[in-house]
Amino acid sequence: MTEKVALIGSGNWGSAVAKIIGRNVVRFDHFDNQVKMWVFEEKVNGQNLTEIINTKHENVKYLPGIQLPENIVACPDLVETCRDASMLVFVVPHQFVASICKQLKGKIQPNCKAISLIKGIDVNEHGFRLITDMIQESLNIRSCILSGANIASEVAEERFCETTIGYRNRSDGELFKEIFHTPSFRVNIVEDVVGVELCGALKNIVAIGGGLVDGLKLGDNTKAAIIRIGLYEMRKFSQMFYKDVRDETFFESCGVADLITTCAGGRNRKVAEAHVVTGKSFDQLEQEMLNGQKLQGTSTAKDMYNILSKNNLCHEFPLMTTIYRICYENLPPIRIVEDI
Ligand SMILES: NC(=O)c1ccc[n+]([C@@H]2O[C@H](COP(=O)([O-])OP(=O)(O)OC[C@H]3O[C@@H](n4cnc5c(N)ncnc54)[C@H](O)[C@@H]3O)[C@@H](O)[C@H]2O)c1
Ligand SMILES: O=P(O)(O)OC[C@H](O)CO
Repeated sequence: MTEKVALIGSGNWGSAVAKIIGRNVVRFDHFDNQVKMWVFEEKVNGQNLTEIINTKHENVKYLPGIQLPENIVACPDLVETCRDASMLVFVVPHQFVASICKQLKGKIQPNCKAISLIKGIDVNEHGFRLITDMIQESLNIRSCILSGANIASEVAEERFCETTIGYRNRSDGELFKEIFHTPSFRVNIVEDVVGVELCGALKNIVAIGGGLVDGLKLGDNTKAAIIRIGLYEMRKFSQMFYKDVRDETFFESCGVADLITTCAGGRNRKVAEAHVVTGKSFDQLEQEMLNGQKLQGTSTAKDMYNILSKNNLCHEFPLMTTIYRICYENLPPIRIVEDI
C-alpha cells in the first residue's frame, strides 16, 4: 500500500521537519512523493505565505534561509491537505489542536495514522489529557508522539541531534521513523507514548525557569539545579498520573537531553530571561520577540498549576508552582530559588 503523508502546521518546527519529510518520502517506494503542508494563511509583504512557499520553496516568515524540497506543497485548506492522507503529522502550537481536530472530524481516511510533534497538554474543566489522546479520541485514529532535544533552526541546518518517537503500536512507530530518521536526525523509538509526551510538555515549564535564572544572572550551578529539580518533578508528575511511564524514557532525547537544550537555547528560555531584564509581560515579549512564533511554556505552567491545585498537590511540586506564580501572579523572579 502507498502511504501518503500530510503535514498539519508550518511554523518554525513544522517547516524544519518539512525539509526532512520531503527528502525522506522520495527514498522509499511505498510513500507518495508529494507531501501537502497545511499553512495557516497570512500575508507576508502583501503576498500569501502559501504562494511564497510554493514559488520560493522557503518559509520566509517562520524558517527563513532554509530551502524546502519542491515536493512540499503549501496548502491553505486544512481539509484539502488531509483528505487523501494515510499519515498525518500534527505540528502546531498546542492551543490550536482542538479546533483543527473539529474541522477534520469525518473528513479523513478511516485507516489514517497520526503522529504529534506538539509539546503541550489539553486542560479543561473535567481534567487534563494528552494531545495524542485528544487526536485519537476526536478523530478515532491511533497517534504516536515525537519529541526530543530539537531546536528547529539547528535541525534545519542538519546539525546532529537525536529524537524520540513514542508508540503504542510498534509498526506505526517504525513507519513514522522512516519519514523522520536521517544521519543527522537520529530517531529512537520507545513503547511509552505518555512518558515521551509528558517530557515534551513539562520541559517547557522548566525552560521558563532556566530563563529566569539567566535573567537573574545566577550562574550555571543554579541552572543545573533547576534542570535537576525540573527533571525530578517531571518524572514524579508523570508517574503519579500514569503509573506505566518508564524511568528509562527520561534518559532518552525527549527527557534529559531536551531539558538541557531547552534551558540553553529555546524560545521559552529567551523570553523568560527578557522578562526579568525588562519587567515586560510574557505576552508582550512573545509579540515583540518571536515574530508570530508561539510560547508554549507559560500556558503549560498555567495548565499544570490548575491540575496541581485541583488535586492539592502544589506543595509537592514547588518548582512548577513557583514558575506559574512568577508568570501569572507577579511573584518576583528571585522566588525561583527562594521557594523551591
Ligand atoms: N520551534 C522549535 O524549535 C520546536 C522544536 C520541537 C518542538 N516544537 C513544538 O512544535 C509545536 C509547533 O511549534 P512551531 O515552532 O512549529 O510553531 P511556531 O511557534 O512557529 O508557531 C507559529 C505557527 O502557528 C500558526 N498559527 C498562528 N495562529 C494560528 C491559528 N489560529 N490556528 C492555527 N495555527 C496558527 C502560524 O501560522 C505558524 O505556523 C509546539 O508545540 C512546539 O513546542 C517546537
Ligand atoms: O524554543 P522552545 O522553548 O519552544 O523549545 C524548542 C524545542 O522544544 C527544544 O527541543
